[in-house]
Amino acid sequence: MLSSVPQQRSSSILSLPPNTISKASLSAFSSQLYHFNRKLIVKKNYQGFLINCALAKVKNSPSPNPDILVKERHKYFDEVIITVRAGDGGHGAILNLPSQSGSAKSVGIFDKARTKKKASYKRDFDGSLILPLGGHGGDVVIYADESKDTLLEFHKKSRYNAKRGGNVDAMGVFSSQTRSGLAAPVLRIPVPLGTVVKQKRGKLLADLAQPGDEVLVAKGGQGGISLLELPEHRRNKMMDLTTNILRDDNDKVLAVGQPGEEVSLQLILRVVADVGLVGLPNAGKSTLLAATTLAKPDIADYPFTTLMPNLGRLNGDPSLGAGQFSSAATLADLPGLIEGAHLGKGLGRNFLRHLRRTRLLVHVVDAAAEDPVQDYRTVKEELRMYNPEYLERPYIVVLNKIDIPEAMERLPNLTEEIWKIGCDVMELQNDVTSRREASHSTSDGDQIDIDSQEKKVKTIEEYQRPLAVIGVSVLKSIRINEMLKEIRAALRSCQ
Ligand SMILES: Nc1nc2c(ncn2[C@@H]2O[C@H](COP(=O)(O)OP(=O)(O)OP(=O)(O)O)[C@@H](O)[C@H]2O)c(=O)[nH]1
Repeated sequence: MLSSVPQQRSSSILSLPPNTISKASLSAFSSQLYHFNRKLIVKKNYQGFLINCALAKVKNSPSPNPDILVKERHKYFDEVIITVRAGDGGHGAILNLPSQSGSAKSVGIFDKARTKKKASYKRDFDGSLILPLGGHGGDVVIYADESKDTLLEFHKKSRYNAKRGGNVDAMGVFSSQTRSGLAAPVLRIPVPLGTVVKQKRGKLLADLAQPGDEVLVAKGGQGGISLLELPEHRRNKMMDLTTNILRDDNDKVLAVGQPGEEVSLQLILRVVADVGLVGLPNAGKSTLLAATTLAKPDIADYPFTTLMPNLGRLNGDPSLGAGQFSSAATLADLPGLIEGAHLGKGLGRNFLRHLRRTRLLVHVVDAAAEDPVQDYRTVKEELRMYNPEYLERPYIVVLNKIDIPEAMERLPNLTEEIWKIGCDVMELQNDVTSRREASHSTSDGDQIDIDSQEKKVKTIEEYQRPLAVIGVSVLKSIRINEMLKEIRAALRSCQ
């Protein structure tokens, strides 16, 4: 009976009389549905079981082969191409002077009235009549908005059009009441802080790193101008007074509003965060973020739950409204690195660049893993291969999951071993200074040699040691406050 349920349409509810199914068959069926990426919701009511096969979406189960994940669609969540089009200018109008309407052909009192009307027209400094213009088309501006975290919405909607300017609203007769067309509003598109805006395969337009940063990406079209249409015999006389006279039919094109600019843009998000959490998949980075901030990242016991950097703010408080964003520090949980991430394996490479704008790195290591020290080395090595500058950044090491007895037992040894990897900053500086001194006493040729020696690839042992190594359990809230204290202290030291 149960096997027929998958053929039910979405949102179908199946009622079964009591005692027709066992708990075991339900759980087997539920796991079957999981493979269909659907969740089974079972409620028991007085008539029996109510099975709601409402096709609630569940988290995609991961592929066991990390290589396959290289082709994950989500990999490009932080990069998107959009097309924006500014609004066209509104049209001007071809206007007649009131005398052309034929209503006042007589002389005397009407002529006087006409003369009065003429005098009330607005004129430019050179005496020519100011005729109404079509409204300016809406510009398109992209701006950094603190409340935005991802570029995902641009994957759903990739085309943005600003409104066109209003036309000159005139019934063919020019009067002092004739108004210009309304300018269209600027289309403002919010993006997360840290978004780089580039022309598609073109130059960099802006790096929107600070709140309030903005860039005009497409200019709205100019509104068309209005022209006066006059009979031949009046034209020459009027042309001495104003330039806005229709000379021949070719001039009519001037009344048409200009088209707005259309551009294709590449938006690239580089997370701006004070602290970057790095570590192998499953180390507990998302759990740490959830335990210390108000962020609600996806957490599961399979790798690559995190498909995009999650941001959390220390001291964040939703009740503070916009104030929640002005917290002491922002933490970014970056998707797990794996060996070969710098070559594009796993989800790594795309995310490694997000570390660029962090001040402090927090290495999260699963202390209950088979070889935590090797895991730590792998991550350091990946960082070094991608950008050695990342290893020069201050960092602390969090040995996580010490609620597991095995991890707790190993903690002292692990801490010691982690401390051993790297050297003191003083040692490093002395080394560089002594090399520089040596270079002064030698010829230019030697100088080049020593410079290249300095540039020679350093091993991870040659970079500085962590500022702190601390054992915690972010899941069971063991020593979280101590860890936060270390993070804050480290942040202060690298302000
Ligand atoms: N026992 C124990 N389990 C933990 C602890 N912290 C995290 N976990 C578990 O470890 C698993 C992975 O945690 P995540 O926070 O998703 O790990 P992650 O490093 O963000 O993983 P990716 O998203 O793959 O990068 C989950 O099942 C967590 O419940 C801890 O302190 N103790």
